Amino acid sequence: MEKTHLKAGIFGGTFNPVHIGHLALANYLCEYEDLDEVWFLVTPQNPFKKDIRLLDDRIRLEMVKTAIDGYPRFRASDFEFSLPRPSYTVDTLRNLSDTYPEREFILIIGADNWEKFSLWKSPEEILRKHRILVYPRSGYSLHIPDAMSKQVKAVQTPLLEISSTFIRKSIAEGKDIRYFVHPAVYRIILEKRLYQVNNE
Ligand SMILES: Nc1ncnc2c1ncn2[C@@H]1O[C@H](COP(=O)(O)OP(=O)(O)OP(=O)(O)O)[C@@H](O)[C@H]1O
Ligand SMILES: O=C(O)c1ccc[n+]([C@@H]2O[C@H](COP(=O)([O-])O)[C@@H](O)[C@H]2O)c1
Repeated sequence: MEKTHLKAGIFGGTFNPVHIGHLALANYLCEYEDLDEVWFLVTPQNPFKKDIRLLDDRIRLEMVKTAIDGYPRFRASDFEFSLPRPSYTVDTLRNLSDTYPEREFILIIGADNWEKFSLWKSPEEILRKHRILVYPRSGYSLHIPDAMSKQVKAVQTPLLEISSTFIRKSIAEGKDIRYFVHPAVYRIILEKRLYQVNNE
């Protein structure tokens, strides 16, 4: 009998901090795109953002963990913490597939990242081995070449255009952003006095 793999969506990001745009997107994909799980993979260092000063990995992970608590199909993952930096997705996917052979890992990326996908490390290997779901972001076109249409699917997710950059900037300006993040994340931001100074 053929083995059925669990379909796990990989949603990588710096999540500095995780916000309701991320959560609503992952929630939508679980419910409407037939994913069994979505893994929030907290990235220690995006290869395209090497110079950016980030909040500690553990605190970003803690915020993701607390935000997703209670929705059984979400997982917070520190898998990239023990891999070399910067975090190349092709290496992460290779390691994930070796470690969890019972899962099919499906990459979830936004149209912003899709535009630059050809510049990622070994994009052809990712395309050969994994399906990709690309969701729209405002200001970015979402074109899937015909030759990729078997592996790559454009999904029509609702757009909630909030960014972590906007949240960090707003906090540094003394604005109240409580409804842009999960209440538990808001509590951590207050308790630890995060993002009081905007380092971008
Ligand atoms: N509002 C949103 N809705 C859906 N996806 C989003 C949203 N904001 C970011 N993403 C996507 O989530 C992934 C991880 O995002 P990331 O942690 O970089 O968040 P961000 O808000 O874009 O952060 P920053 O402003 O710090 O660059 C990226 O692939 C990005 O496209
Ligand atoms: O592998 C690459 O070459 C590569 C280049 C740019 C971004 N990524 C990954 O894309 C994900 C989204 O990044 P970000 O910064 O937009 O949240 C994150 O997991 C990054 O590690 C990966």
